[in-house]
Amino acid sequence: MHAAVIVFPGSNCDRDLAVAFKAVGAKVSMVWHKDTSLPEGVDIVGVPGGFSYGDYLRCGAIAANSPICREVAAHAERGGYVMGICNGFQVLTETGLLPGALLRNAGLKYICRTVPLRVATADSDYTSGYEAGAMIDIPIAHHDGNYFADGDTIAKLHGEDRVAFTYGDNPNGSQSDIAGILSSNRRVLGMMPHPERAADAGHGGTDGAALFRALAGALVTA
Ligand SMILES: NC(=O)CC[C@H](N)C(=O)O
Repeated sequence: MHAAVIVFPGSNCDRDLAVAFKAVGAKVSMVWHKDTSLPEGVDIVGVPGGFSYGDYLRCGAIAANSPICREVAAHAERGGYVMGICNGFQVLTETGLLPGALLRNAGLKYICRTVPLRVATADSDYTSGYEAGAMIDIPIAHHDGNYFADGDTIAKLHGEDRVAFTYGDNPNGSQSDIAGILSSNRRVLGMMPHPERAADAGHGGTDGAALFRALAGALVTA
């Protein structure tokens, strides 16, 4: 598996994501937001967490208009894998690669703690390492994690089994307790919780590791 991790000014989870990819044997290329192409042979693009462009305008809005995001969209349109975590999920909704928007948390406060998540579907190359319905503990750290979409979109996400994760104890007001969603071809994942922060025993929890192992199993390249 060859992973590209996009780095924006203000990203702060880019190296954590690279470490999680490397831990499952991936080759990792760090890609600067001003680059206009992805490295040859990239299987998956990781859009990391953080505060791209200082969260100015709206979280992820400026990053979504950076030169590399045109390439990320083209990669997704070719059927490539793209995974956005936290600020990365915000970027993917801003690019239109995933539906909906991440609004200010219902309690208006930044929340930084480990929360219970339910694996809503095991039918994706991200979630196939879990049992559907399994409860896992994954950290969150955001102030704009309140997932919103219109009723038709929410119904479609459920109807197409595209809700990847839901909160066990909704911390931010997200509709339908949604913590992560998949694209219609199931290759683009956006999620607010941080699996890369629960991928090593030193993190205090390893429930995120199965996501990276599943991906590595699916994306075996020469
Ligand atoms: N950890 C993150 O990626 C945070 C995302 C964004 N800056 C927010 O606070 O909502």
